[in-house]
Amino acid sequence: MRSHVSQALTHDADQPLRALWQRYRAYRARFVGAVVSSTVNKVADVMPELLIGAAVDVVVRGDASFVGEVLGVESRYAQLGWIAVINVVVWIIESGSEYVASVLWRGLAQGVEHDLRVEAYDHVQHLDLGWHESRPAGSTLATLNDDVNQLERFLDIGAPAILQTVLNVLLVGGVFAVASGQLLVLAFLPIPLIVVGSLVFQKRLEPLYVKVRAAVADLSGTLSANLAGIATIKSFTAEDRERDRVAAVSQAYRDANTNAIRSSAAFVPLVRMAILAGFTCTLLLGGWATLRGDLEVGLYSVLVFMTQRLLWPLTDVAEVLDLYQRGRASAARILGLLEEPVSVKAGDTALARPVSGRIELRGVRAGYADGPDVLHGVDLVVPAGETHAVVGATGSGKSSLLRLVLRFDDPRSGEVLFDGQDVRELDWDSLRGSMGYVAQDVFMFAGSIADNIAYGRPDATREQVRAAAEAAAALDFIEALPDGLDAWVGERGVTLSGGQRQRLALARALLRDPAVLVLDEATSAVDNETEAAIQTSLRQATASCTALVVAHRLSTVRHSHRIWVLDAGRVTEDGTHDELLALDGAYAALWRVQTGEVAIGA
Ligand SMILES: Nc1ncnc2c1ncn2[C@@H]1O[C@H](COP(=O)(O)OP(=O)(O)OP(=O)(O)O)[C@@H](O)[C@H]1O
Repeated sequence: MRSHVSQALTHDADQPLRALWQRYRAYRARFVGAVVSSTVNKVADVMPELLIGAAVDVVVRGDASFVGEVLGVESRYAQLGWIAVINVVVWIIESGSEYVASVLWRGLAQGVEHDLRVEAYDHVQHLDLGWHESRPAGSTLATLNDDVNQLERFLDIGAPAILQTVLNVLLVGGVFAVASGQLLVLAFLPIPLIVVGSLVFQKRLEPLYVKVRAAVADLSGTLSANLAGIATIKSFTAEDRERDRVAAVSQAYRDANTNAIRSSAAFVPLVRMAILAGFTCTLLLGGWATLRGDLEVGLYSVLVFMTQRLLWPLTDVAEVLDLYQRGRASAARILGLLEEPVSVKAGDTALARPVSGRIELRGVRAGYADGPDVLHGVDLVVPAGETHAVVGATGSGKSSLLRLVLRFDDPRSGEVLFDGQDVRELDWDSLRGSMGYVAQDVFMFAGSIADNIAYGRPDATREQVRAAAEAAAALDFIEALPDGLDAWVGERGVTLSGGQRQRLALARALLRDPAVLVLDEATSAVDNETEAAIQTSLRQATASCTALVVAHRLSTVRHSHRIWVLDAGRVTEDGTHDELLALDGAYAALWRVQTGEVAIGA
């Protein structure tokens, strides 16, 4: 069993970034490395200002200069030479640490981005089918894509910027503290204002960014649904209507962003006013103190530069705050996704091999979400090796029944048994691994036809793939394609007809040589002649396995060992084709209609 599915929830909704910190312990060493190199970089970055002050000090005070005293060098030329050498060394350290810090921060951001995306995707693919059906795929895509990217941006740009700002305040504060206590207070006066302002803005911004992320998900969901339904849009000439609908969702996203930007942008002027106050204080009061002879000229010049260095970067606080809030909202969404519970979890019992393939439903009641029951106490047995069919009117619950056999859903009551074991106790390999399933909507992956057929058995030989294609009556059309088995399907590949896709899906299921074949309208889209060919092959293929077949076309299933007739979620008749005709019930009526239609059409 996969660990994170069952792991206890650690996410504190209010602290998504802290939750990430706890989740990704493996990155802590790299984080510490990044912090250390950023710190070295910041120290080296502040040094040139101090050196400028020292140089001014040398020129103004000569022998009594700070550098002269510390180094014990008398000549002003030599003192300036030393300052230049130190400056070069500092510059080299600054550049080197900048490089290391940037590589480490980016590596950290990319690493977390990658791990989080893969982990979230893996979790998503284990979530119940019902969960996927209840929300637009585009919204999940937005979280896996946009939200993960947003978080990466915060880790790459926002986190180092926060660290730089804090270090800046500490280092410059240290210099001021040594130079002049009074100026320290004055230059730092704006900082509490900025901190309080930041907190207020953060509170205001948080809900705004939650709205932005929700709007992105909405937009993504609408776009992907529309692209999937493009043929329907065109056929109903609904392009204008859909453009307006997308425009409305996009406008909602724009509005959400505008609100957030308006609030975060209002922060910048506030910070600037505070900065102006601090800078003016240092400029005037420091200058007066220097004129009075209370402050060295060199130190005064250092303090003026330092005030600039301290305060101007604070204008970026708004941007950093913005990144931080966006990052938090995204992290919350990703963690929320990771914490979606999986209710259909694999059991840990493995079936003894070879699996015989007996299927039994006992008193099965089932339905979707909070909706009414769609199956009302179904009892059904498919002995190992037999082929059984489920027929009935549309909406009678046939596909829902197959979903329970594959355990896409669990019944509300009753049980589904496979080889005598409750399917809830079986591991996926024993249950789904024993089944070859052809769904109503056939899905083809981007890849060659051979890749698609071999999807459930990637190690199959070329010959096995050909044999499966032949058994599914697909080989003729495949060989007629320019590249045959190597023809590309899926995105930007050859477009297959519905019947061709169904045959590939059938070949894919047969290649697994499953103990049970589960076919949901697997041949509904092929013509009668092809269907007859498939039936002949299928009879051979199912001679050695169990098969559960759903079909509307009764000719498809007339040779089944047993046919189960479903009516509004209940089994109303069952027996062989001949028995059911003799019973003269719903099946017989349906048969007459269908054979009559054939007679009319002929
Ligand atoms: N994913 C789902 N979520 C909610 N309700 C569903 C879902 N799938 C099916 N249903 C409902 O369950 C009932 C049975 O549907 P089901 O697809 O099992 O019928 P069916 O006999 O296979 O129909 P058809 O022959 O048209 O494929 C229907 O009322 C349908 O609306």
